[in-house]
Amino acid sequence: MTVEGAPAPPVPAGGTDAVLSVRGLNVVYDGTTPVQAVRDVSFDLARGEVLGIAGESGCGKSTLAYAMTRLLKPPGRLLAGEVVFRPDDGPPVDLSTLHGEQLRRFRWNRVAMVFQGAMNALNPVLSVRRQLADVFTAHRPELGRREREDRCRELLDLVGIGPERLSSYPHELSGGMRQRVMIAMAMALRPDVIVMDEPTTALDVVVQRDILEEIDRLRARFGFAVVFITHDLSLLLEISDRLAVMYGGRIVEYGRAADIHTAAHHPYTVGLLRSFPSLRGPRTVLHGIPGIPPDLSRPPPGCPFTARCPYVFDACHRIDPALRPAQTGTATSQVACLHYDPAIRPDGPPPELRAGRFDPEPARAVTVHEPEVGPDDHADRQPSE
Ligand SMILES: Nc1ncnc2c1ncn2[C@@H]1O[C@H](COP(=O)(O)OP(=O)(O)OP(=O)(O)O)[C@@H](O)[C@H]1O
Repeated sequence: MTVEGAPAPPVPAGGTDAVLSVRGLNVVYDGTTPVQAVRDVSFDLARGEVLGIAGESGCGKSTLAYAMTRLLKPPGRLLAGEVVFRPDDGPPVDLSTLHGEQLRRFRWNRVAMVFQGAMNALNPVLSVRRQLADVFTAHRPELGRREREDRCRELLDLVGIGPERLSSYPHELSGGMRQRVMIAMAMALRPDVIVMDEPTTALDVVVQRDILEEIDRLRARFGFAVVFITHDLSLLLEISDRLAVMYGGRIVEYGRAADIHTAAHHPYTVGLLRSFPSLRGPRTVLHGIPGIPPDLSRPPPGCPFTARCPYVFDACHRIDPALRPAQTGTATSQVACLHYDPAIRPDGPPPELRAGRFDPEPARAVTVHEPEVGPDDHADRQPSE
């Protein structure tokens, strides 16, 4: 369900320095009850930055990753939106215009992807050497055998694996090593963007940290941008320049990671922040967010977070808020919450929310009195109203 009549999605920070621009992306999974997995998603990925995408399971993170790399398969279908890649050595490319061989080349050369559970995606009957070399054979046919071998060694070295492992088969490697091999493959052709969907979730914390440090080092050296997807917000706060928090298929908060860390705006982001232990900071009492995310085959009217939000008020049940600049806190953050809509809440959000506190007890939810609003006062009103 899209928010018809809503203003065009705002163009977040990033501007002309964006290597990838996503505008108004809507994805549906067709079926007897279609699932609208991604709704009106827009963002810019700046050159060399790490954009973290956070959110609970089922909020549309993977679908977004597939849609933005044109890897979506039926029953998934792009309903609307565009993804534009801006190389630094040529004109912008609208991804929807690429097909067949052009698209295949684009994926490895320009935007590479490391999938969820990618370490199990290596072919079990081929050696590491063969799998890395195959990337060069397919995309750099001009390279001779010796050069290919050198590149394979160099790649493994980049991800901290010795050349003797070139002869290994996947089952002879640890999970962390297999994941490093997958990252090496993604980097093989020096892409401008690497999309990583839960690349370290299956690994233990120490290996996870090693790999994240490796990714950061490589990014600093080669300058590629990273879209890093995980449900673990505390991890994203550490590694991301900017963050997009997804809920119910939409981005509900978007801004600099440091700003969101110190001043989260959306009640969902505040709740998420209180659900994860910090990787470094002091021990704190953790509070989960009661309830479950909405069923995207039957999205609720109004704001998708209504059923779980301690700050819900009448208008939230009717109006699906658009992402808009937050009127409090930092200038870069955007938030999809009616508490930040000056037409509805001229005094801004309640002080508890402003202070980034999340009350996990819905029974103690704050009472908010909303002003009378005329039917035409909000462009982001549901069409059924
Ligand atoms: N192939 C499919 N067919 C139908 N619905 C799907 C399909 N894949 C995903 N969905 C639905 O789309 C919604 C978004 O799923 P998606 O996997 O993108 O979320 P996610 O945030 O990445 O979750 P996770 O972290 O568990 O992968 C969910 O409601 C999911 O059930």
